[in-house]
Amino acid sequence: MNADGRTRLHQTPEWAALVKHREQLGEVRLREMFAADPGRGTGWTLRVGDLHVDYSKHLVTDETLALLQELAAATGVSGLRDAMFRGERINITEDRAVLHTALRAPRDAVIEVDGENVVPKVHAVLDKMAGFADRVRSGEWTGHTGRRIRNVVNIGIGGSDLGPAMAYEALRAFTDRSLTLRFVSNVDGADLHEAVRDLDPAETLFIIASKTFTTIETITNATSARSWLLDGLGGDEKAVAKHFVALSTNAEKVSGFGIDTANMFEFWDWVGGRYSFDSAIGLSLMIAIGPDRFREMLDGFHLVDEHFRTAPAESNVPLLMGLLGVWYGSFLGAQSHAVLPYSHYLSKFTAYLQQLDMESNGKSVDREGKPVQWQTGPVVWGTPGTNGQHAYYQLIHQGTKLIPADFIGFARPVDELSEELKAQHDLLMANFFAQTQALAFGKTPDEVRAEGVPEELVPHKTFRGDHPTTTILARELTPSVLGQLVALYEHKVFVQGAIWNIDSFDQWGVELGKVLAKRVEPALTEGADVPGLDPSTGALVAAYRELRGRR
Ligand SMILES: O=P(O)(O)OC[C@H]1O[C@](O)(CO)[C@@H](O)[C@@H]1O
Repeated sequence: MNADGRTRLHQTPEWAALVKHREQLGEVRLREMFAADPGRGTGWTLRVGDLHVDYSKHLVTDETLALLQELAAATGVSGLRDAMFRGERINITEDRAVLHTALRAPRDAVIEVDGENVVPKVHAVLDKMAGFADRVRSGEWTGHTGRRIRNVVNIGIGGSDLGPAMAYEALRAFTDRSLTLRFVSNVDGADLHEAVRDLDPAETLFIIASKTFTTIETITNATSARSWLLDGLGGDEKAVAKHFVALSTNAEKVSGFGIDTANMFEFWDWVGGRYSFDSAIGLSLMIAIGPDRFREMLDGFHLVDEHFRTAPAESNVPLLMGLLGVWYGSFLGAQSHAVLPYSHYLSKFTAYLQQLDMESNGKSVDREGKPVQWQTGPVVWGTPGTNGQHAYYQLIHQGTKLIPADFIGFARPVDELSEELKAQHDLLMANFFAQTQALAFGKTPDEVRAEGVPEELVPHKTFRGDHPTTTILARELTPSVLGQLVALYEHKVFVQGAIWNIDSFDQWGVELGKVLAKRVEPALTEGADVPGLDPSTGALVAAYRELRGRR
């Protein structure tokens, strides 16, 4: 019990029941569970939209799931969810509503923030984006010299980069192949250099994406991009208006930078950075895939929003995925969670989820500001599956760590592949299924012996199994399916934050480094004294100056 009379999470009877259940359950053997319930493979699956979700290979029983559902009920997950959808200020430390779900609501929906229906504003910006995207795609929008735009460079970082960059890769097969899209995020000058070195400034549009328009990496890169453009076009400042647009909530800073606010696409403080690529932040993506495909993606998001909002607890997929993560992290000691897409197009999906999940749930005080006494968000990691198989899967199969994993795969390759390349898809997916099978059921010592393996090698060739996985399978990776997948993970993260009683929508943990970087920079450039610099960092700064040829 807190001083304020609230029972804390780890003191609730529902938590205690799970701790006890964990002890009583002992070792969970998936082979035994499937033997006892052969229907598990077909019965333990759910459907949301186009996503077929199999959770049969998890280290849980019916009782585990029931107890987890009781924990969700006791911690008020559905109440917080409804408050989010209603536009209440559930981001308590920033006193903001959390309404990314309004970004994909249909035109006739009504969602109020402080008594104002925000849906018309959302659609007005989407319409403005669509008008602009069409003009760029058709060639009607030209650069300063009258040439058609052929290159689009998005400059942004974190949520203003990862979402559109990931979705552009994911939906490449739906993009206008005559346009080149690049994404610049790193303040390392090499990033911008490599992005523009083969581009013609007369044909290049820069999209400066920053919610706050104060992020130092983005503003620095945007300033350098402006110099590159003006150098290439003879220095006429008027060129900026035709080659720079901004995506932001901060009109004042945008115009202070020199971008006409007529060329600004707005969003609002109730859209978190890592939840923003379906807002104006998606403009580069919309230019690449066109407004209609973008709308299909938003409809995919909305479909899962509605599922999360209305589906009963037992068949609510984001709720279930969130609960399974709580089980592994808080009760079985898992520290990380792998997301392994078997699709080259999803090569940036896990990197995108890292921000979504780790910036949201990487917290160690609860909503009341008290230190948590339970594990919160996992380390999220992974790369496309077959590549991972030849790198780190060894550790998942035979290492000492418990690593729950999500396997994401598709039944059909994209249409534009040649017949020969399409035929490779079955091999890709054979690996997909084989891995989850091997992870779950392993290979017993007797099975190894039966292959004639010498006794001394048997332990080395034995696979314990019982590595839990969720399999998410869809027909093909379309804009709608991508929207569904992202919304699924957004709400999974929400569920976990709600149970752990943390604010999943702030990110104070990134502030300190930003402040210190500003303080340290003059020491690197001018050798200025940094008040309070610790001895270790001070010595490193001195070594840097020497190596850089500055004394
Ligand atoms: O869009 P902005 O304001 O430039 O911020 C970029 C990113 O920086 C952060 O604030 C911190 O990394 C993220 O939450 C955000 O997505």
